[in-house]
Amino acid sequence: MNPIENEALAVVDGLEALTKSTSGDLGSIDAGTRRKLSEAARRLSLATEATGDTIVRTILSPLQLPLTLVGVETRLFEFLAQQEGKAAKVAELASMTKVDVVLMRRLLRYYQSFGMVDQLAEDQYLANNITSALALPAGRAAVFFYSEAMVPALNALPQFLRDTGYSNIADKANCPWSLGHQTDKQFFEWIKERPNVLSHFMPWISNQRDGLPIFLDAIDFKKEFASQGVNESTPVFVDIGGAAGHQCVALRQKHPDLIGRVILQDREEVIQEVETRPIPGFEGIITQSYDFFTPQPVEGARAYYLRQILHDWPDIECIEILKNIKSAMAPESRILLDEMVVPESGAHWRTTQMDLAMGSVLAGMERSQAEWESLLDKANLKIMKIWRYGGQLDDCVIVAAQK
Ligand SMILES: C[S@@+](CC[C@H](N)C(=O)[O-])C[C@H]1O[C@@H](n2cnc3c(N)ncnc32)[C@H](O)[C@@H]1O
Repeated sequence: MNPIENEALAVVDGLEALTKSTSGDLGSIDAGTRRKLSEAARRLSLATEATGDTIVRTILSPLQLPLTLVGVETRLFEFLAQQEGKAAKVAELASMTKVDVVLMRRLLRYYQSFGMVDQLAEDQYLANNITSALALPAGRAAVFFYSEAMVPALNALPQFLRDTGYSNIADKANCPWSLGHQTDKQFFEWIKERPNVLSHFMPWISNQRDGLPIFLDAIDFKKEFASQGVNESTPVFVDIGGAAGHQCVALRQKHPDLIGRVILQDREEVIQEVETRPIPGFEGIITQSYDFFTPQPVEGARAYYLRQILHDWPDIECIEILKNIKSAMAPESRILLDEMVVPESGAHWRTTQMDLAMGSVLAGMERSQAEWESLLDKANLKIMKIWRYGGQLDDCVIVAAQK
C-alpha cells in the first residue's frame, strides 16, 4: 500500500467515526469549524468520485427537488422531526402521511441514500439534521417556492441561451423566466397575482440566511451611523425592499436603545402582508409602500439599506434605483448594500448558484468588487468601505456615499 492510501484510509476511519457520532455531538461543534469540515468533505467527495457516479449523479439531479417536495407535501419530514430522535416504522410513517406503504418504503430508501433521513434498522427511520432543516417553515416554504416559481425559469436556461447565441443575460424583459413561464410579466408582477406563491416567497426570503452571520454581527451600526445628532424623528435606517422587515427587527433587537425612526419599505402587496401578519418583534417599525423606481420619499436618512436588492436587477435598473436614493441623501447619509462580493477566484457555491439563478429569473447578477465599483460610479456614488462579514461565504456590506 502506498503512503497516500494509508493516509486516505485513516481519513476514512476519522470521517466514519465523526459521522457515527450523534448529530447532537456534531451540532455542538462551533459553526465555523462545522462549515470547514462540511466544505472539505464535499470537495473530497467530488475529487474522489468515480466517473460513472459523476454521470449518474448529474443526470438524475433533477429528481432531488421533486422528491423533496413529496417529502414536504406529505409532511413526512415534519412527522420524522417531531419524533425527537426516536425512530418510526415504515408502516407508521405511511399511515401518518397517507402514502402507500410500498411507495413509502421506496421513498425512504431514496431519502436515506441521499442523507436526508437516517435508517436505524431495516424497517426504522429517524430524522437527522437534513430532515429537520426541511421540516422548518422556511425549508418548507423554500421547497414550495422554488418548485412553483423558479424551476420553470431554471429549466428554460439552455434553450434561452441557444436562442440568444449565448449572450450574457442582462435584459429584464428578456430572460429565461419569460420563456419558462411563457409570460411577459416580470417576476415581481407575476408573483403579485399569485398570493399562494407570495405566501411561500415571504417566509423563505425572511429566513434564507438563518444560521449565518448578518451584517450586524460585523458592524456596530449605532456607533458607525447613528451615534451623533440623532433625535426621535431622524430616519436612522430605511430598509428598502426589506420584505417582512426581519433586518429592521434584528437592528432593533441588537440596539434596543437606538434613537430615531426605523422604516420598512416594499411593494404595496408585501407591506399589506406585513401589516396583516407582522413578524415577532415588529412593534415600533414604520411601514411604507414604496416603489424603488420612483423618488425616495424619506429624505436625509442615516442609512438606506438594501439587502439582496441590486442582485435582482441588471445594471441599468440598479443605476435607476441608486439615483432615486441619491437625490434624497444628506451629506452624512450612507447607502448600505448588503450583497455578495464575488471573489475573482474561489467563489463559494452559494454565490455562484445564486448568480445564475438571479440571471435566469430576473436578469440579475452577483457582482465582483470591480463590478460594484463601476456600477456605483455610474450612479455618481463612491465606495467608502467594504465590510466582509460572511466568514467563508462572500457576504459583504458595501458602504457608499455621494461623490
Ligand atoms: C430578494 S428580496 C430581498 C428581501 C430583503 N431585502 C432580504 O434581503 O431579505 C427582494 C425584495 O425587493 C422587493 N421589491 C421588488 N421590486 C420592488 C420595487 N419596485 N419597489 C420596492 N420593493 C421591491 C420585493 O418585494 C422583495 O421583498
